[in-house]
Amino acid sequence: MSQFAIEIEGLTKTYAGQRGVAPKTALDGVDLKVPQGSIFGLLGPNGAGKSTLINILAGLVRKSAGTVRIWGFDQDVNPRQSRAAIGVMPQELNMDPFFTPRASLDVQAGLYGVPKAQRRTDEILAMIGLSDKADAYSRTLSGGMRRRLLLGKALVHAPHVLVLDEPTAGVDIELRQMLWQNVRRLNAEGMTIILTTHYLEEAEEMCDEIAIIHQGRKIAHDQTSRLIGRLDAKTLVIHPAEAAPEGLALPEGVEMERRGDGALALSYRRGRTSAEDVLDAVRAAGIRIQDVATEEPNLEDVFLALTRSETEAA
Ligand SMILES: Nc1ncnc2c1ncn2[C@@H]1O[C@H](COP(=O)(O)OP(=O)(O)OP(=O)(O)O)[C@@H](O)[C@H]1O
Repeated sequence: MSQFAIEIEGLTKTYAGQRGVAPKTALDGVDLKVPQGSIFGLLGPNGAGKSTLINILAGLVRKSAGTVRIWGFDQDVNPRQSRAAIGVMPQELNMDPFFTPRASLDVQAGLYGVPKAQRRTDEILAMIGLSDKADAYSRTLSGGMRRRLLLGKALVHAPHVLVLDEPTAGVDIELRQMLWQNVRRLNAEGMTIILTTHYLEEAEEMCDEIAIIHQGRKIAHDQTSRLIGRLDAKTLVIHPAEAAPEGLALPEGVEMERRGDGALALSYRRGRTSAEDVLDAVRAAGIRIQDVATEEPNLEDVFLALTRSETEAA
């Protein structure tokens, strides 16, 4: 057994064109390895190909080329085992309105061939906080409850890998916290988690590794901290004791922004300039420094920098 929960090689998906619409290559030769036991973030702008990748993992979309191994099982060679190894919480909320949460979980377990004696329906209902709604019709559930039920459905067959497709899009803080608590717990119990999110802060906080997909190609994949460290931009925020004069002579490559509160935000590349040089320039301009703080780049900065440079290269 390899140490990877998911191994993808050369994954390509071209959606067939329809009358008047050209074929669309949504994934273009993507290689990706997701370590077992990790929380792995899949990021990318709208239309990057994330849902396509997830739907291929879930067996909902047929790939055009490439190989996909889930928990060591090749999708083409061992389709049943590879499907059993993964559970997917989809984005959309459509579900049978006449099923109760208990029935939904039971039907789903049946689809995965989980024997009745091994079903953990009550345990899952408790985990997703729907025990008291177990026998209510799904159509009477709130949006947040439906989302929790989708998480429950993804878990009925105790998969090794759980995929969450934008689980927190448009949900309130309470549900978000509940989801992440569950994700952390499942991960602590050994489940590998793959998630897509538009909230970069969330990815930064949750994920061990992150891959960025842009226009169907993987443009970055690294440990979260290394990905952030890759952008060597740094900002010194200086609060002057008195209003700072105009026209500061700054070392080459240093950019200054005056903030609303009178602070000077000086951005520079760590590889080119030192904090000492920046501070020297400020002192040389006769500015007395009352306070100074540093700002590190966050994942959003990295993401923008990477997708921007890719677009420029194209
Ligand atoms: N069934 C389909 N037929 C044709 N084109 C499709 C189909 N599904 C997706 N696409 C196209 O493939 C590309 C990738 O879409 P995909 O939904 O995978 O992106 P995404 O990264 O999940 O975006 P989002 O963040 O908006 O969900 C887009 O250009 C989209 O229009």
